[in-house]
Parts: sequence; C-alpha cells; structure tokens
Amino acid sequence: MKTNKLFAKNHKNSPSHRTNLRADAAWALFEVLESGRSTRDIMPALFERYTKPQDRGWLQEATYGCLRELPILQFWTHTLLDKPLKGDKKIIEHLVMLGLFQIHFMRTLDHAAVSETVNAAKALNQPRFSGLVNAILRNFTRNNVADLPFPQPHIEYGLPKWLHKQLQQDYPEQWQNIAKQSNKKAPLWLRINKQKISVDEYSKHLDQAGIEHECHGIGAVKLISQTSVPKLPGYDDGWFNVQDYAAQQCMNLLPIDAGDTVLDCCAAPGGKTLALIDVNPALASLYAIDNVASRLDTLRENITRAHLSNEQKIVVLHADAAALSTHDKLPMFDKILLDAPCSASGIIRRHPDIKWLRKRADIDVLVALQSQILDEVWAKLKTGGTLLYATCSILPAENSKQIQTFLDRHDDATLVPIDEDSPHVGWQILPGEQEMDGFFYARLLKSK
Ligand SMILES: C[S@@+](CC[C@H](N)C(=O)[O-])C[C@H]1O[C@@H](n2cnc3c(N)ncnc32)[C@H](O)[C@@H]1O
Repeated sequence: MKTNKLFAKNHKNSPSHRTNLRADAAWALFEVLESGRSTRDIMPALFERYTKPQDRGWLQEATYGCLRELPILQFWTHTLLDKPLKGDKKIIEHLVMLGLFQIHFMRTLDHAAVSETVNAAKALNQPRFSGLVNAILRNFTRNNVADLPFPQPHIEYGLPKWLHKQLQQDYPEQWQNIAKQSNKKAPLWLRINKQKISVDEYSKHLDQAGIEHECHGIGAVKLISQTSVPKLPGYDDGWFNVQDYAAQQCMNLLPIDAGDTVLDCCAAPGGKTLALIDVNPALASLYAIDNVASRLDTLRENITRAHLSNEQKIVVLHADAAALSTHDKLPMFDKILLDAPCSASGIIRRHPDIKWLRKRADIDVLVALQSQILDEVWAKLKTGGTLLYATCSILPAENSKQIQTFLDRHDDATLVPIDEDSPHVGWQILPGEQEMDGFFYARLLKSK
C-alpha cells in the first residue's frame, strides 16, 4: 500500500481525536496501511486511552481482525464506494471497513454497528462523512454484497498478491492451509523460568487462579483461558516469559556445555537470551548483540525482570552483526545462536500487519543481509563449534535455500540434521503445526 505522504506529514504519532473505540481502530488501520507503522508501535498508546480490559480487548480484536480480512473488506468497500477517498479522508474508508468487519465478522447487530460507526466519523472530526458511512453500511446489509464472487483469488485467502503467489510456488500442496492458519489467532505460550519455579508448581498456581492451560515439553505452558499477561501469577517475580513454543525449541536445538562462551546474535528483545541462560546456568558468558539500541533497552529490562541468578554472565552489546568480524571486543565463540532478521512470514497470525508492511522487494534485501550476517558470525565461531540459524519465516529463500547456499560457500560447514528422517535442509515449522508459529532452524557444525 502506498504511503499517503500528505496526510502522514500532518499526522501525529498518537491520536488527537476524542477517545472512541471505533475511531481509534480506524486510526490504527490508517497508521498501518497509509503510514507504514507497525501495530506494535501503535497499539500501546491506544490501549492507554482505556481502563477497561474489555475495551482494550475489543480494540485489539477489531483492528487485528480487519488486518486479517483486509482484502475482502477492501473489495466490499471499493464495490460500495463511488470513488476512492484521498488524503485525510482516507481514514473514512478505514472506518467503513471496520463497520463491515463488525457486521460480517464480529456479528454485531446491524443497527448497532451502523450507528456506532457513524458516531465514530464524528469523533474523527469528519462529521460531513456521517451520511456516506451510514449509506454504505446500510447498502452492504441490504444488497447481499457479501455474496459477490471475489474477482481475484488472493482476496479469499486474506493475503497480499505477492505472498499468495509466493506461497503457491513454495508450497504447492500446503499453501491453502498455511494461508488459513496464518489468518487464525495464535495461542499464548509461556516459557517457565526454571531458575524461579518448576512447571508443575507454576501449573498449580494457574489452577488456583482458575486459568485453564496445558503443559508441554520441557517447560512450556499454553494458556487456554484468555488472560491479561500482567495478571498472570508471578508476572512481577519473573516466573515466566511470553514466548511461542517454536521459539522455545532453541533450548533443545543448541546444546551448550559448562564453560562455553555463547553468542546470541540479533538478540533483542531477549526472549531466546533468557531461555538459553535459564537452562544453561554453567555457561561462561552469553553475549547478546543487536543493532537497535531501544530494543536492547527492552532486553535489559527483560533480564532485570527475570531476576536470574547468573544474569552477570550476560554481556549486552550494541553492534552491527553484518560487520561482526571487525569488532575488536568480541571473543571467539563455542556456540552461536543467530536469530536472523527476516520477513516474519511465520508469525502473521500473531502480527497480521506484517502482511501489509512487508513487500516482495524486502525479501531479496533480507536474504542478502542474512547471508552476510551468516558469514560474519561464522568467522567468530571456534572450530568444533555449533551455529544454530533461526528465523520466524516460512519462505525457503530465507531458510533452506539460504542454508544450502551457505553450505556451498563454506567447506568447513556441515549440516547437523535436526530430524534424521527429514529430506530437507533444516527444520521448517509451518504456522499452526502443534499450535506453533512458523519457524525455521538449521544447525551447522564448524569442522577443520
Ligand atoms: C527476530 S528478531 C530477534 C528476536 C530475539 N532473538 C528474541 O528471541 O527475542 C531480529 C533482531 O535482529 C536485529 N537486527 C537486524 N539487523 C541487525 C544487524 N545488522 N545487526 C544486529 N542486529 C540486527 C533486530 O533489531 C531484531 O531485534
């Protein structure tokens, strides 16, 4: 989607209109779709405007829901609108999409959805569009617009055209299921901080609090009940971290020995740093490196919140991983986790804005960056050391193909299979498999 430069220039980073749930959701859609901002950046300021959890919940549900179903909502809106709105009026199109989302997907009663959405046009200081919003939404309910056939196939799957085509190419058998899974809401997974509490004990606390959950593997808990994270038992005491089960697999896949010097490259906000240090208290030191200072601040906060007994072993460094070999403060490493910057195409179900923020051209840039970082970290790995490459992508260009090209370039690299039976390079987890995010891992051993 093109950035609406004129409006973006005059626009503020936080909303200036009066507080109104529908106006705020439309504003969030505008910020993502026209100004290219992420929901992670936008939503916290919007949530601050509401004290009631149900209002925050509605805002999230409606905004993320519209981003999931965007192609359908756009198709209906453009069918019903004589000509597209431009400039600062574009927000009215987003408001209309929100109205259609309430009627069709949230099953809000027609008259309530229409009147509340019309009120939101006034809250957005656009009262002259109330009549238009009213007419479009009524037209939608009266004329069975939802039954119209979709003119292009990507619309039905809620995907941008380029990603629809890419998934069809990469996964001829599975792309429809991938699209379906990517449009579902993701469960909330916790990694229990074993230095603080065992999974069994934590499970008892959840039972006492009446929070339905399941325990998985070596310390993951999947919440079934919808619960606000700060209200979970042990939030202030660092008993857990929110982390998808796929991301937690790094603890099993990178075997760390006592005395190892470990690099966590591209580490912020520190989910995997905490996981690795938690289960490997005897490692010598863990360097956590990232090139975004503000994200490293969050990493430091997360370390503090976890109250780890061995937190002094973590060395936090602001550095560019693409130029790591020139960094004179770095030792050679026994083990490296490279959680590479990627398209994030595996976590669309958690962050549906990714579908609209990411462009086809970004993939080539990311593949080149990943390749450069891989070469740089490889130079810092000791002979006999292991590198675990990870992405939250499902695109082979960033994953299996990236690693195959790396193996072709480096005679001293051997792939250590993760799944002996898999004919593929690395382990590609697809979204929804065992309720995990889409993720990729490949393990490489450095030989002489
Ligand atoms: C997938 S996220 C890392 C998530 C993190 N490992 C965790 O588990 O919480 C990728 C990270 O790579 C960082 N990054 C991107 N390009 C980088 C570069 N050239 N050098 C260092 N870090 C980089 C980003 O700032 C981002 O924090």
